[in-house]
Amino acid sequence: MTDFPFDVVAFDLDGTLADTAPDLTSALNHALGALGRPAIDPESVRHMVGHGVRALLARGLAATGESSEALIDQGFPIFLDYYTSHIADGTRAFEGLEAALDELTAMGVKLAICTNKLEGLARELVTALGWDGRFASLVGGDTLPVRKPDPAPLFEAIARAGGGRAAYVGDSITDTDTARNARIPCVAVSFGFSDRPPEQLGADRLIDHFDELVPALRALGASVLPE
Ligand SMILES: O=C(O)COP(=O)(O)O
Ligand SMILES: [Mg+2]
Repeated sequence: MTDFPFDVVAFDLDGTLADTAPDLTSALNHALGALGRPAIDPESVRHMVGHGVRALLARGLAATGESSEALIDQGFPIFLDYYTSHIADGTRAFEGLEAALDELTAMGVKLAICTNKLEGLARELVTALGWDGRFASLVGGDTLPVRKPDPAPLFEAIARAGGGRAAYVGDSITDTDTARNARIPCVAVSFGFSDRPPEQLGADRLIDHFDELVPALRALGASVLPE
């Protein structure tokens, strides 16, 4: 192990590792259409992601009329069916991500995913993006009885990746709240799906590009883990 300050770096998925908004938008609009609702523009959908499929449907329904548990129940299988077969049509890793992950892996750092996406969907997406074998663990929104911002899924993702000194990288207030609840240092990306200005997420470090990730983690390690 090098002098890198973390053994495990855990990542949120939607809006952090990958720009999933195009396919989430298509699936949401497909479900809304089936329920007689108009489509929502992709830019608005970006700010509705991060709390799981049901929350996305609830927000989509509320933006186009009434939302109810019954309508969400109706839309849920329609969304899932469509999204499963279009999971990586327009979804792309954010620029610079692969190089940053390679650099971490070369230093012996284990990579983990902690997302509120359903675990099955997250695993399919990881495979579709060619990331099989890249991540030592993946914990989704339905892996445990609780989801982010409860710290348990993050602890679980870190433990399954081998444990040790950990940091979390995310794009939303759910992620920074999760890290705070877990008392784990947090880096936020400014290019994700946050529903508020990224400076207001309360992350320990904010990055605008994945080129900045490894230096930000080093600086963070030096500030929170003094010798
Ligand atoms: O809203 C979702 O489905 C998941 O979002 P996350 O990967 O940002 O946790
Ligand atoms: Mg996210």
